[in-house]
Amino acid sequence: MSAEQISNTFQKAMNISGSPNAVSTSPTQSYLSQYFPGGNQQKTSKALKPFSTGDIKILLLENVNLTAINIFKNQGYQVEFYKSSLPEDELIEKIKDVHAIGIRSKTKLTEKILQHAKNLVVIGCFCIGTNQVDLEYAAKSGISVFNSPFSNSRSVAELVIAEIITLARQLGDRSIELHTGTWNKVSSKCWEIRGKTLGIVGYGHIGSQLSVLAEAMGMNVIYYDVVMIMALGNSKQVDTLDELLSKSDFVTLHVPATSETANLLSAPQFAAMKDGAYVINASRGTVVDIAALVQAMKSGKIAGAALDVYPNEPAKNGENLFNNDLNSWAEELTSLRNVILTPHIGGSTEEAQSSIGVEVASSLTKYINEGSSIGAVNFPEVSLRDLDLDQENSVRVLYIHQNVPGVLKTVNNILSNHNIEKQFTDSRGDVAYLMADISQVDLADIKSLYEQLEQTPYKIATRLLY
Ligand SMILES: NC(=O)C1=CN([C@@H]2O[C@H](COP(=O)(O)OP(=O)(O)OC[C@H]3O[C@@H](n4cnc5c(N)ncnc54)[C@H](O)[C@@H]3O)[C@@H](O)[C@H]2O)C=CC1
Ligand SMILES: O=C(O)CCC(=O)C(=O)O
Repeated sequence: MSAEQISNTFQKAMNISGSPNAVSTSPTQSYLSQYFPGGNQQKTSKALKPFSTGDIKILLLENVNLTAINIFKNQGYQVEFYKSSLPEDELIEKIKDVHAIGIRSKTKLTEKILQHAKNLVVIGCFCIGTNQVDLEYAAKSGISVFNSPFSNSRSVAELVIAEIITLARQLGDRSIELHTGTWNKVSSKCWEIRGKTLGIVGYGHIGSQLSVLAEAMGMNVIYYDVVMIMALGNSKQVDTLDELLSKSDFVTLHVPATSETANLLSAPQFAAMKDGAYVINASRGTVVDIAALVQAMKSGKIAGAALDVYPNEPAKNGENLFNNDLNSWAEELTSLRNVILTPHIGGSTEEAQSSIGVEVASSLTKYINEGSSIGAVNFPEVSLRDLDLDQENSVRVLYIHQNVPGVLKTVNNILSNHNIEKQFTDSRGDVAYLMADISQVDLADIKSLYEQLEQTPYKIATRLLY
């Protein structure tokens, strides 16, 4: 897909005009204009460049979409791209000198790996989940992390709708049978989904989108969430997980991987479900105790399951990778009837991936070039309005520090020989982030400013853009 086609797709999706004279205040419109030259909006702000211009190196793993590669290349960054994730030792070597890394769900960025990332400024998760990154360690090291909070939500919701019907009609089994020559025309224990109850655990972006689709198919929807959330359509929030389990014909999970959601469905929860109910998990592999699910299916309590995610997943595509060496119950699970197993493809559609590519690459570029951390998942969210084109002797100071008293006094003392045009600071936990635009700065001053800021106590990282 060309940049122009993607731009058009976005304009359609956002319902904005692509005509040459159109005026839009949509952020999507403005970032598209910035990254795809020839767009319809004049950019009048000054383009900022990182302190060491032209040296930005980006490592992209796990087949991150071409839309992202194009955005980075248009910026002049050096891009190294891999289709799969990398083994730990290779990743440690590669991460040593890059400024940004783009991953999806497979690459684990642990403290051990991040310790080697001496130049890393920003991590882009080209997906929703961020549990694969040690977010706290990253923040304490001055590395901000961005994700794509909803670009693949619809794709997951549509997959789940397909799975509900597939399970209710035992389509997986019928298809496997016919592929091996067996004609098995049966209606016993095959159901319509109309009038059945769907229980959604986690009513966020995906859960709520699914709710609307399921009601359109004639299902009754109930949901359980740890926070009160407005019900869409005729759906109803229930007070406890047990209530949801006891009332649902289909239970589907859309919660993040946290310590609270680990084994959220295990033997007691399967026992609390209706006889012959179905289980769907497209959230994270840790959320369902799969060994317990296998037992519940063997006993006939659970009539079918669709799983897209697993506690351990192969790092790359290939044959014979899903086996007992990876997960001890793999062979028992694959031998069961009416079990749909997919290789973590909930968000794997052309639409979702190209949209995620634009969204996350844009966040990373904005953070690298302008310092804006709006949308970061582990970091104080700070931004300043653009510098004007005529502000020639201005420098943008980006200063990440430990959140302790007295730091601003020290920093402003260092900046005090210049005019502070604007300044904004915020903190999140132990980490604080200050952005300031200062004017009347000679090029010769930049190095000295940088060195003084670097020498301050409580400093985590300093960048100067000009
Ligand atoms: N299979 C795939 O390819 C994909 C999987 N995912 C997974 O789906 C998860 C959910 O995605 P979104 O809907 O976008 O997240 P979201 O953050 O919009 O919604 C999650 C909801 O779960 C609720 N929640 C958290 N802990 C809970 C608990 N213990 N019990 C009940 N509710 C709880 C939250 O309050 C929130 O409303 C992601 O965290 C990700 O792990 C996301 C995209 C693709
Ligand atoms: O598509 C991927 O690689 C991961 C999708 C996912 O699980 C997410 O967005 O959290």
